[in-house]
Amino acid sequence: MLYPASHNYTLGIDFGTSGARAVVIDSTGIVQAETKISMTSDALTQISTWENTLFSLIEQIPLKLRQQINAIAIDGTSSTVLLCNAVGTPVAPPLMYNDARGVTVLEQLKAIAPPNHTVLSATSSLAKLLWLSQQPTFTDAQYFLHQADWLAFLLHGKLGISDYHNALKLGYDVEYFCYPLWLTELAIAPLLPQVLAPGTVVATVTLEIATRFNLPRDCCVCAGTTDSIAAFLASGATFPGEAVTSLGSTMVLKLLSHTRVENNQYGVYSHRLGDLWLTGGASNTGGAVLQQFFSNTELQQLSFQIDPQQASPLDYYPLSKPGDRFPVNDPHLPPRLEPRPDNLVEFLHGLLESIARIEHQGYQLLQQLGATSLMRIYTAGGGAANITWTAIRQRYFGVPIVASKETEAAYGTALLAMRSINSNRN
Ligand SMILES: Nc1ncnc2c1ncn2[C@@H]1O[C@H](COP(=O)(O)OP(=O)(O)O)[C@@H](O)[C@H]1O
Ligand SMILES: O=C(CO)[C@H](O)[C@H](O)COP(=O)(O)O
Repeated sequence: MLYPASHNYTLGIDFGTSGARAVVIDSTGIVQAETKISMTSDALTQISTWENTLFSLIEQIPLKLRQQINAIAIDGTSSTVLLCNAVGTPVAPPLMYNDARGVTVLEQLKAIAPPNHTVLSATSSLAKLLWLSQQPTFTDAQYFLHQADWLAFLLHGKLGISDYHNALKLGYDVEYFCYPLWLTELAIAPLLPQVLAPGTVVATVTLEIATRFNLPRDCCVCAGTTDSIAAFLASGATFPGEAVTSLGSTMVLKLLSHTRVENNQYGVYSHRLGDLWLTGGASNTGGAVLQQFFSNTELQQLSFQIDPQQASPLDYYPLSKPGDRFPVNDPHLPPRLEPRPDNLVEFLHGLLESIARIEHQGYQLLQQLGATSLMRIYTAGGGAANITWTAIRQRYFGVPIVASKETEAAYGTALLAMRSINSNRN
């Protein structure tokens, strides 16, 4: 394959839990353009929305930049998956990252996968595939893909390709770079995607895409990653012991570690990042619960009235609906939002305090399980801008909490593609 030498810009696209963003960077990593489309959680479950959003994000990039894009990579929410037919048309609506219908196949899965495996969760990609395989629409299915895989297919036209970040919760073995035997022996095995290292060049954009969006004909599409790993890549964290908390709709913890840690009882798993491990877990607590009660303006105004040095006595487990994945892996865990004070400042204080407590519990757990000791926490996501919350969180941690250098996951995905193109050129 020829790698585009003369184009200066790289495009990263992020499909998160509340919308999608695109970031164009130059060869030194400076942001040249950003586009954003917010979506309701209902719209995010519509496959037509995914396609329209992807194309609108690209269309909104200034033409002058678009004509010089050398590579594109896409990240999506981890474990958001779909089945499609031989030409890539979805055969059923996608299952979102937090869809727990796989709970009905968990017992079956336990008989297949080794004990304590990451796939043994109601929301894992493999639980979803197994559940889908028992639905009537399955007969038309040829490929099982993650959100990022399918969106990239719209650009490069190749089906059945994923990356080892997205494929972790499908059961892909990131230590030995293969699907384990217990998985390849299953009847669903023919649907499993081929797995590449994140950032690997898959193909150039199709002629149709290049023409429609005025992209260079040799613009490459690279294998993607997940939204929280993209946020980690954007943060500037590089050393073992550095961590990123993504305070978006959900709260995702990622601690860079020399050692790999796995414990499915607590929803702890490790992604591969080069020669290191990105240990962590994803909780359903986070900004989505705050949004149930407050607008973003209220969050700002009420937060300023909280004294972050005083601990709130309220002990909540904030969830929008029953079920969490980490640090309590229980698809039935009930939300705990009582007692609810009349005073909104006190209520918000209790919520922010409780989420900070869950974050602290999460990092404690990772270290107890053997991850490299925590040295510094970068913060990404909508909650990162809340300085009151940072001060509350700081009370729990003896290490500095700093804002990520770049908070957009799309920026991390652009970096992933840029590094891949650069290493291919050298
Ligand atoms: N000032 C704030 N304090 C705390 N949380 C906030 C604040 N502003 C926005 N948020 C939360 O940030 C979330 C959106 O963050 P974002 O990173 O855009 O989300 P996503 O994970 O969906 O991509 C919302 O759920 C919202 O509740
Ligand atoms: O909660 C999420 C949705 O925003 C995250 O995508 C997620 O589950 C984190 O997964 P991973 O560690 O595989 O990136």
